[in-house]
Amino acid sequence: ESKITAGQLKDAALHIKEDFNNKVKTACQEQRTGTVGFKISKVIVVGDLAVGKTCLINRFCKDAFDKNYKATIGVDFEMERFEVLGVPFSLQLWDTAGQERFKCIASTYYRGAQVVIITFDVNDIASLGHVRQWLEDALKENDPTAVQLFLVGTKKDLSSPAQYSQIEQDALKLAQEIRAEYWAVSSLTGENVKEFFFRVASLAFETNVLAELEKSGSRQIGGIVRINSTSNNVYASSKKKQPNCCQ
Ligand SMILES: Nc1nc2c(ncn2[C@@H]2O[C@H](COP(=O)(O)OP(=O)(O)OP(=O)(O)O)[C@@H](O)[C@H]2O)c(=O)[nH]1
Ligand SMILES: [Mg+2]
Repeated sequence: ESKITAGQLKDAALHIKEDFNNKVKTACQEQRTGTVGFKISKVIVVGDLAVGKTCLINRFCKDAFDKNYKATIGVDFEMERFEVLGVPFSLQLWDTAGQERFKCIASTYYRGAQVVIITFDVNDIASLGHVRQWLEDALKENDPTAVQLFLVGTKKDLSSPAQYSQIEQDALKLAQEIRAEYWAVSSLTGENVKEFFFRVASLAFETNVLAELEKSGSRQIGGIVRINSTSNNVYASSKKKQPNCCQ
């Protein structure tokens, strides 16, 4: 289980937001997060074959790295439990196959994703070129306005700073166009892997809390109604005082 506090999000928030939404922080402090703590958010990881989707998930979930390539057949998934601002939160990480012949099976698992992570290899410009196709396939099965998008460049350890900064330009431009948050990682060294998944968990959590607050409107949700022995005689008969509308 990974614990995420407000300070930690700040470290990982390289791109868009600096810290958790104030409404969300307050709701967590006041334990008004409704059912968020009991829900599991679905995350799908897509991208070309052998770009490193499985390695990325394994580095985060198992802190392991395998240099041998074993193609994912269809899909795999891992559950990861977090605690965000003191509230339990779970991600279900779906690792899909990049190989063309498994795409058909894999795509049947795209539905219901809250987060879509599109991966490419920073050493392979062609894999970046295929990102839009992966996006289109993933969004066919989901509500495009509701999905949170990440563009992730993998195998950063294999590129020189000069090579990397060249592809980074294109990646950042594309990320902006498709409205994705961009990250570059290495599953071999572990660079940015934990930070990236903390970011995913935090943003998914935040979105869910905000949705929950919106849904409930002014209604108090998740607030605790305390019953203790002095507040009332809970064992006394409730029949004594029948409401009488005529008096
Ligand atoms: N140097 C380096 N190699 C990596 C990294 N990530 C993955 N690899 C290697 O790239 C190959 C493919 O990695 P996978 O994670 O299996 O790729 P995948 O995207 O899951 O492939 P499919 O399941 O076929 O779609 C393996 O040989 C990995 O060891 C990385 O960060 N650095
Ligand atoms: Mg795989």
